[in-house]
Amino acid sequence: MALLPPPTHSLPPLTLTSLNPTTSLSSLSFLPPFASISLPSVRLPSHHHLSNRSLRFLPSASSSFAAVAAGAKPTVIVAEKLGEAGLALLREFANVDCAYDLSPEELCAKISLCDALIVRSGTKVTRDVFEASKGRLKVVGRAGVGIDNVDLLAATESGCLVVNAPTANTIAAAEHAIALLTAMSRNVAAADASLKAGKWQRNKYVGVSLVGKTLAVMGFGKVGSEVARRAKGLGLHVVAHDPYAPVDRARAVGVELLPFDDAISTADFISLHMPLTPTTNKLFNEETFAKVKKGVRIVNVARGGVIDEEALVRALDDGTVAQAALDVFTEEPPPRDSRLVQHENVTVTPHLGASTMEAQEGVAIEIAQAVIGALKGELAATAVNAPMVPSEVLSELSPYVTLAEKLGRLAVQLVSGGSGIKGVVKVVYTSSRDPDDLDTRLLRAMVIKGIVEPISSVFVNIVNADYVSKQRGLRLSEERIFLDGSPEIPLHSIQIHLANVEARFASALSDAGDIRVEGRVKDGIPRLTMVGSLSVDVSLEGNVILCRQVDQPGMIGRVGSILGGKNVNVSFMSVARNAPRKQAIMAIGVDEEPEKETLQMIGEIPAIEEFVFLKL
Ligand SMILES: NC(=O)C1=CN([C@@H]2O[C@H](COP(=O)(O)OP(=O)(O)OC[C@H]3O[C@@H](n4cnc5c(N)ncnc54)[C@H](O)[C@@H]3O)[C@@H](O)[C@H]2O)C=CC1
Ligand SMILES: O=C(O)C(=O)COP(=O)(O)O
Repeated sequence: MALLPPPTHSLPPLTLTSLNPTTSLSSLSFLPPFASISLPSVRLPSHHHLSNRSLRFLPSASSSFAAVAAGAKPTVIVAEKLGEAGLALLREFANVDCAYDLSPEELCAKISLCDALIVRSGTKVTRDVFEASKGRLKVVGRAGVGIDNVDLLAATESGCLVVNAPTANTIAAAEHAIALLTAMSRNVAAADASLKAGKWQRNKYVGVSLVGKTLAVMGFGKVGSEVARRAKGLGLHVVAHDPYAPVDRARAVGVELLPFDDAISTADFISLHMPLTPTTNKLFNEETFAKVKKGVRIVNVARGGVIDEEALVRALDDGTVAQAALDVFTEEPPPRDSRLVQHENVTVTPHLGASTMEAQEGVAIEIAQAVIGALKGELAATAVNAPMVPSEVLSELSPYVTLAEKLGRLAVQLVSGGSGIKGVVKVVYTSSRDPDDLDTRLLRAMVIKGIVEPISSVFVNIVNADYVSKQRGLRLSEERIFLDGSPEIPLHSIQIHLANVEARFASALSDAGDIRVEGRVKDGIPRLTMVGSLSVDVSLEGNVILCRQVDQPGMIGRVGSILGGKNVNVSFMSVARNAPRKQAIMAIGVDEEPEKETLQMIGEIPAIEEFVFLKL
């Protein structure tokens, strides 16, 4: 019999820094055996030209964020027992309120006073919780894997980031599945209870052997694959079913991936390791039990809801299922008189899969780091309801993130009536990169943020950008134009086109009749490079005045002296014209917002045909 190889890594887990720095997050699903990897949250690089605001994906303008920025501590509620090391990290950064065993009402009553909430599987974070938080709750940290106890849609709608700790308890859960598998097959729990009750029942507790039998691992993810490795070491023949698992990963472990029916009908043992989702809810039911090998033994360390528990009781009663070992239940804790829990062929534990000293320390650190990072506005690598953007992508796209938001803000302010945009927003990226090497999700989110925030009270971040745009009927289309050039630079330009809108500044219309603005990053600084069909060149910092004028000597001086006279500092000025002494566009960057009369004085200069003041 093959022996289980010794662990190649000891806990606490490896961190990303010990991997090749170019390792992408997706490649981390192919981990070496026994490696347990905790990903630190992604720290965004600080660039001198970037305002902090532009890099923060959480609503920086909210009062508590202002408090964080001003050095005041945010408040974190820890609603379930968390390892000391994690609590210590949290306390360095936040006021930590360990409020265990809150009723749903008590949680709702407290939640509007906190910025983050940390839970395990025992707390239901419902829509009521998000509504009661009145927008203050910015992060929910799930100190573990399964996020089926968090209403993700409600979180996303309220712009609240949900992060989990997906790796630190993998080994613990896999070990518990093996513990249940072996304990069940040798009747350990029942024999123990019998002996303690003064009996000596050697004939009653004859078990079944594992060696040479077939185990079907249902869900070949992190836990499932670790279970498979260990089971092979026990001499089991292991097959797996997982519609999304790469064949290579299964092959690397020496496991055959099978269709669902084939896996369950050939197995002597079935171990469940898929998440609870609408698709997996009661996946094991009357119909599926009818297809299993008679006398199969089932282990569930995933989620109780994956099994129709009443159907399982019937299958146990009629011998279809010989034994079950369950760590998880549809309702936790299950009712005292649960027939399933009380069944003599069932071994139970009270959701202990993740409960080892080592896993709990690891999970606590992993979630504390993710929550702290998220509260600082960093994009957590373990975000559940936001796209995971690898750190190297974030770092190179950061000036373009600012550019995308500012172009969005400019574009929407060019629409007359201040009513926003009803039609399609087209974002055109010009790049020499292969589309697969240019992740624009972040840029799209920032364009939406730029477009929506100036005309609403909604805070937009990467979590809720797509949701908000959908809600507002904003249709965003993205187009990429390939430009021959160096793929070293991720993007040459970003253009925003707004079709079917009236412009407050007619010169912003392109020949096609769309409002069009274009920007580029030059020397790391986002700049406005085109308005309508005229080229300009002004840094996208502070605010911008755009004037269309008849090109003639002295215009720059006249506008400059009006602004100077009113103590408005000009940061940049650029003039673009089609031909000398014809129409020209002057773009003026100003640090302060000029007063109304100052703008009026500019508008009254006879050569100025139209002008607009745009806040960035
Ligand atoms: N009892 C406990 O204390 C613990 C329970 N868990 C639970 O174990 C489960 C697995 O956790 P991980 O392996 O970390 O997650 P994972 O995300 O790494 O793996 C889940 C796998 O299930 C697969 N899957 C999804 N739908 C499926 C379907 N319909 N049929 C078959 N496979 C499907 C996915 O493709 C994925 O490969 C989760 O539900 C988690 O909550 C995890 C840790 C501790
Ligand atoms: O991580 C998971 O999915 C678990 O089920 C562990 O749950 P727990 O944190 O122990 O309540």
